[in-house]
Amino acid sequence: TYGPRDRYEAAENFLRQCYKELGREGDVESRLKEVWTSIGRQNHYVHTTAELEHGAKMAWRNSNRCIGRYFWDSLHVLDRRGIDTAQGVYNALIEHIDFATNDGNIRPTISVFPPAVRGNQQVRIWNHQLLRYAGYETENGVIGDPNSVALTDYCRSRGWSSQRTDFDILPLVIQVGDKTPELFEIPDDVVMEVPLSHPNYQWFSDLGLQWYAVPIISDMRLEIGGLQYPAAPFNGWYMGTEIGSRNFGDVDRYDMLPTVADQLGLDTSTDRTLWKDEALAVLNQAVLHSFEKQGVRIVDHHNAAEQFKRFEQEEREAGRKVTGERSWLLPPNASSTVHIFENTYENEIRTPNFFYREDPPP
Ligand code: HEM
Ligand SMILES: N/C(=N/c1cccc(CO[C@@H]2CCNC2)c1)c1cccs1
Repeated sequence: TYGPRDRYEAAENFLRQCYKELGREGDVESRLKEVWTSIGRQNHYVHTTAELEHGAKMAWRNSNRCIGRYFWDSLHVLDRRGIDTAQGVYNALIEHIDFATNDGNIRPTISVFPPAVRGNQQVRIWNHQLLRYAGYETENGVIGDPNSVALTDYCRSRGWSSQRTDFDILPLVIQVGDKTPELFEIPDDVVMEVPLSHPNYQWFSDLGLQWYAVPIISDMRLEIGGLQYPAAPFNGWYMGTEIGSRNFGDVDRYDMLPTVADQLGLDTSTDRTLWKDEALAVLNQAVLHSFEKQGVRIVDHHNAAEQFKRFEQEEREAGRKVTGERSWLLPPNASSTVHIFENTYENEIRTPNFFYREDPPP
């Protein structure tokens, strides 16, 4: 926790950099006096709209694990600091999903709910992502997404019922203060999903695979200038490998490689035939083809790496060191085919930034 002096220091560091980047250095001294007084009185201060918006963009720019940072300055910031009821948060989250989806022309967006203030009730969203599929443990294995089994069990313990398919969208679980979390279904008409097909293999669509269009991370904490925002869901668009290689390729997720390899007629008796590598490529081709066919924005890992290279150049031109976590920046397959493979990056953690929240889900 922060005492007044180091909270002021965090605020001062942020405000000086923020106002400099916004070309408003003339305003910063008077702003710092206000903030000093506020922290002296209440050990807290309130961000202006401009500070919140630029702070959120800086947090994205400082996200060392993110390959998508080239677009950091185009983030849409929805200021939801006036909302502190579960129903109000639900309404704002539906607006976020709709605004961000934008009929497939996805808009990178963040909704910022009230900051953590001692003595105030905190808003907390228990979902990892606003849109995610449920997971059901059965004696014959898992139906749906194994990563969602814990939250699905919790929702079922709260009376949530579902069709128990591989693709049931979970309800939103919203907690205010220490009250019992409230569950809210997401209306079908705001959830855009993409059925997967392959340009060359007609059998691929018979696998019945689909994925939601917009990834919206809702379990990270946004820190700006010493203030914590425990509920600040943010979305971009997908990089194809996230769905093709990880969500469908991982053994402890949808584990589709053996099925795809069998349909391709590959020899899966030994890894040496590289059947996994071949099946991964086909899965990734299907994801990119299907999203593009439906007009939903997505980036392939080669193009994403090219954009990241431009981000590196722009940051150097801005006089800022590029920080990154190489193992996360590298795509999970074909990574030696992107420039990141030849580079190393300093993993210095700067703020503003996004952090994992400490508290465990229910
Ligand atoms: C615009 C398109 C974007 C793309 C293609 C993209 C791509 C990615 C990818 C592939 C990862 C690694 C995820 C994983 O391996 O599970 C990642 C991580 C991350 N991205 Fe981005 N991103 C985008 C936008 C954003 C935005 C808008 C934000 C926040 C405002 C953001 C913040 C982050 C953070 C904080 C992480 C690390 C998450 C963790 O530590 O678990 N990204 N991004
Ligand atoms: N494309 C994306 N991918 C991710 C970005 C951040 C996190 C994640 C999921 O992270 C999980 C935890 C570790 N891997 C899976 C995915 C985005 C989501 C929200 C904005 S961009």
